[in-house]
Amino acid sequence: MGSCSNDSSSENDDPASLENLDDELVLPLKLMPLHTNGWLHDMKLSSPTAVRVSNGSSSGTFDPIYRAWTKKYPSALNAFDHIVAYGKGKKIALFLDYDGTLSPIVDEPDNAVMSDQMREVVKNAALQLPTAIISGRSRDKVFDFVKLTELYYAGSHGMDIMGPVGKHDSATDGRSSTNSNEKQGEEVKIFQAATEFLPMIDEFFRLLVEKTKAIEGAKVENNKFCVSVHYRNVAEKDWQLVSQCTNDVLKLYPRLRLTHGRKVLEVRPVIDWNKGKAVEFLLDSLDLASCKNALPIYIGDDRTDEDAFKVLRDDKRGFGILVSSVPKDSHAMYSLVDPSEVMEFLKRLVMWKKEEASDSRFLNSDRQ
Ligand SMILES: O=P(O)(O)OC[C@H]1O[C@H](O[C@H]2O[C@H](CO)[C@@H](O)[C@H](O)[C@H]2O)[C@H](O)[C@@H](O)[C@@H]1O
Repeated sequence: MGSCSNDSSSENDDPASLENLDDELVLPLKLMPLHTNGWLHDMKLSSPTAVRVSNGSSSGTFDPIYRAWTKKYPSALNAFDHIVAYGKGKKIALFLDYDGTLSPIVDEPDNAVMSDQMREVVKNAALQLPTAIISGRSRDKVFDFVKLTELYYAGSHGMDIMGPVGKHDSATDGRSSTNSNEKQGEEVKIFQAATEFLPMIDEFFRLLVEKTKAIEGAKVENNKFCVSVHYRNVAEKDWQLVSQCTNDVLKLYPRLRLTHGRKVLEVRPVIDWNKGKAVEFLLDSLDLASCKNALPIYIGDDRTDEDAFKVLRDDKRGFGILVSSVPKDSHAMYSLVDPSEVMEFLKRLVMWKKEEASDSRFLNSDRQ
C-alpha cells in the first residue's frame, strides 16, 4: 500500500491537503514519553492521576499545563471545522478504540460497559461512515460490549479482523484470509494474523494465571491472540512482583513479547502486526487506501493506538485523535479529554455528514 505523502496525486497547494499541516509546533513541556526505561517505571507512568482539565462539562479546559499541551494537540472539538474540511467530497473512515475511548476506564475490566447513549451515537456514525472498532480485547468480547452489527471489528490489537470483502489483499503481508457470513446479511472477511500462536497463548495464559494467583488484585485476561496482565487493583508495593512473574513466564516463550497499556501489561506474538497494520488492512479492504478519496480518522487513548496514529501521521493520510485528560507525547494530531468528548465529536461528525449528503443531493437536483 503506497504512502499518501508519496502519492503523485497529492496537491500541495490545496489548503485542505494534509501535506500542508503544520506539525512543527514546539511544546515547552516535559511530557510523559512514549517509551521509558524499565518496566516498573513504565508501570508507574501507565495511568497517572489525571490533572483536572475540565469543569465537569467537556467545554472548559482550565489547567494551564493541559492548555499548553493542546497547542500541540488541539482539541478535535475546537478544530472540528478544520478536520472536516479535509473530508469534504471524500469518504471518511472511522476507527475507534474501545476501552478509555468508547467506555470510561473502570477498575474491573469485565464491567467496562458502553452506555446506551454512546451505542446509539456509534450506530448512527456507522450508518453514515464505514466504522471499525480496533481493540486489545478479543473480538468476541468487544462485540459483546458493543453489540452493533453495523460495524467492523478488529480484536487482539488488530490480530483478529472481521472486515469487508474488498478487492485487494495487499495489506495482509502474504497471510491468508477467509470469507464468512458473521455480519448479518453481509459477507465479511476474517483475517487472523497470528493463528499459529493460539496454543502458545493459551499455554502462556494458564501458566501466568497459576503464577500470579497469590498476588492480590492481579488479573490475567485471555484476549485470544494476546494476554492482558492487569495490575490496576494490585497494591503498588506488589507491582514489581506482577512484572517479575510476567517476565519469568515470558522467558519460556521467546516468540512472545511484552508491551504496556493503562495499568496493564500486554503479551502478544512477536509478529509485525499491530493496530496500524489493521487500519491499513481495513482501508485496503474498503477500497479507501488512497488519500484522494478517503480521510481516515482514528480515535484512541492508549499506547497501542500509537501504531495507528503513526501510520496516519507518517503517510499524511488522515487524523489521529488522542483521548487523554493528561498531557502526554503522541503521534496523534488532535486530542479529546474523555469518552464524553468522543461522543460529542461523533455526534457532530454524523450531523456534518448528513448535511454534506443533503447539500450534494440539492446541488445535483439543481443541475438537472
Ligand atoms: O484497545 P482497547 O480497547 O483500549 O483495550 C485495551 C485494554 O483494555 C482493557 O483494559 C483497560 O480497561 C479496563 C476497563 O476500563 C481497565 O480496568 C484496565 O486497567 C485498562 O488497562 C482490557 O481489559 C484489556 O484486555 C485491553 O487490552
